[in-house]
Amino acid sequence: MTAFSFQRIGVMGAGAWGTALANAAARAGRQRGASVALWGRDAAAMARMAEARENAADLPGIALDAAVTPTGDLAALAAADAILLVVPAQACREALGRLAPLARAGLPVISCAKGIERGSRAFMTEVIADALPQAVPAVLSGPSFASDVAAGLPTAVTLAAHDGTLAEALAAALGSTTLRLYHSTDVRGVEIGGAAKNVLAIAAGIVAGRRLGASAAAALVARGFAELMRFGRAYGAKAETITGLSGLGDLILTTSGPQSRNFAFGRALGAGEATGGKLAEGAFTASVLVEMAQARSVDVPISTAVDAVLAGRLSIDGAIEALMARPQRAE
Ligand SMILES: NC(=O)C1=CN([C@@H]2O[C@H](COP(=O)(O)OP(=O)(O)OC[C@H]3O[C@@H](n4cnc5c(N)ncnc54)[C@H](OP(=O)(O)O)[C@@H]3O)[C@@H](O)[C@H]2O)C=CC1
Ligand SMILES: O=C(CO)COP(=O)(O)O
Repeated sequence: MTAFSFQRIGVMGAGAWGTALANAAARAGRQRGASVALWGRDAAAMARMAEARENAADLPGIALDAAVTPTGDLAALAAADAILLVVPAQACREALGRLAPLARAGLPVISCAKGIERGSRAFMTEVIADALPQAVPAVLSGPSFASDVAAGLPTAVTLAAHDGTLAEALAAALGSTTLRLYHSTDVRGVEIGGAAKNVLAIAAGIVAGRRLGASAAAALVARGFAELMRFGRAYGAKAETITGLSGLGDLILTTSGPQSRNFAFGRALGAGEATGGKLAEGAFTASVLVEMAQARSVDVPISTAVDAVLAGRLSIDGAIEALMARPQRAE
C-alpha cells in the first residue's frame, strides 16, 4: 500500500457533492498535510468561492476546509494524485474530454456521479475508460447527502476499483472518522445501485405526493429492491453489493424523504406541482435503465412506470392502476 501517496486530491465538479467531498477529503488528509483542488467550469464563480471560502449556492453556511483550493484551472486539477469526478452523469463524458489532454497515465479517476449514460448505455466507469483511457476508473457510492457529509455527520459509503489494493488505498486516503469508506472490487455492482435507486426514489416521491399512505411507501421500497436485485444480477453485480451500502443503503436513504432531490422531484410530480430546477438524476436514468432491462429480459415494473410517466405515455393514476393490476406472482 505504500506505493500510493494520494497527497493531492482533485475534485472535478464544484456543485453540492463535489464541494462536500472536497471538504471530506481535506479532513481525511489533514494529518499528512494533503491538499485538495476543487475545480469548477465557471472560473469567475470559482474565484468568488475562493474569496468567500464557501459554496454559497450549493452548500450555504459551510466553510471550505483550509486545505481546499477552489480553481478554474484544469492544470491544477490534472496535477492531482487521484481525481473525484463529481459532475452529473450525462455531463461526465464532456468533462473528461477537457481533462484528457492533461491527465497522466495511471491516474485514478473515481466516479461519484449516479447514473447511466443515455444513448451509449454506459456505466460511469465505462465512460471514464472510453473518454480518458489513460486513467484507472473507480467508483464511490452509498447513502450520503452532501449536506450531511459537509457538516461532518457520520456517513458510510463504498469505494470500488477492479484492483482491490487500489480500492483499499483510496478508501484509506479519503476516509475519516466522519466519512467511513468500505472498499470493494465489485465496480459494476456499486454503480448499478447508485443509478437505479434514483429512479425508485422518484417513484417513492410520487407515492408521497399522491398521499398513497405508509403501506404503499413500504411496498414500493420492498418491490423496488427486488427490481434492483434482478437488474443487478443481470448486469453482473454481486448480491452482497446490492444488499450493501451502495444498493439497499442508498435505496433506503433516497426513498425516505424530500431531502433527496429525486424524492422531492417525484413528490412534486405526484402532487401535480412544478418539479423545480434541482438535479434529479433518476429522471435521466429512467429511460436508459428500462432499455437495458428490456435488452436482458429483466422485469422492472416500477422503473418502467416511472419512465412512462416521465415520457408522458402514462398518467400517474394509470401507472398506479397498472402496477396494482399486474398478474399475481410468487414473491
Ligand atoms: N448532492 C448529493 O447529496 C449527492 C450527489 N451525488 C451525485 O453527484 C453528482 C453531482 O451532483 P451534485 O453535485 O449534487 O449536483 P449539483 O447540481 O449540485 O452540481 C453539479 C455541478 O456539476 C457542474 N457541471 C455540470 N455540467 C458540467 C460539465 N459539462 N462540465 C463541468 N462541470 C459541469 C455544475 O456546474 P455549473 O454550476 O456550472 O452548471 C455544478 O457545479 C450527481 O450524479 C449526483 O447524483 C451523489 C451523492 C450525493
Ligand atoms: O445520492 C444521494 C444520496 O446518497 C443524493 O440523492 P439525491 O440526488 O436524490 O438528492
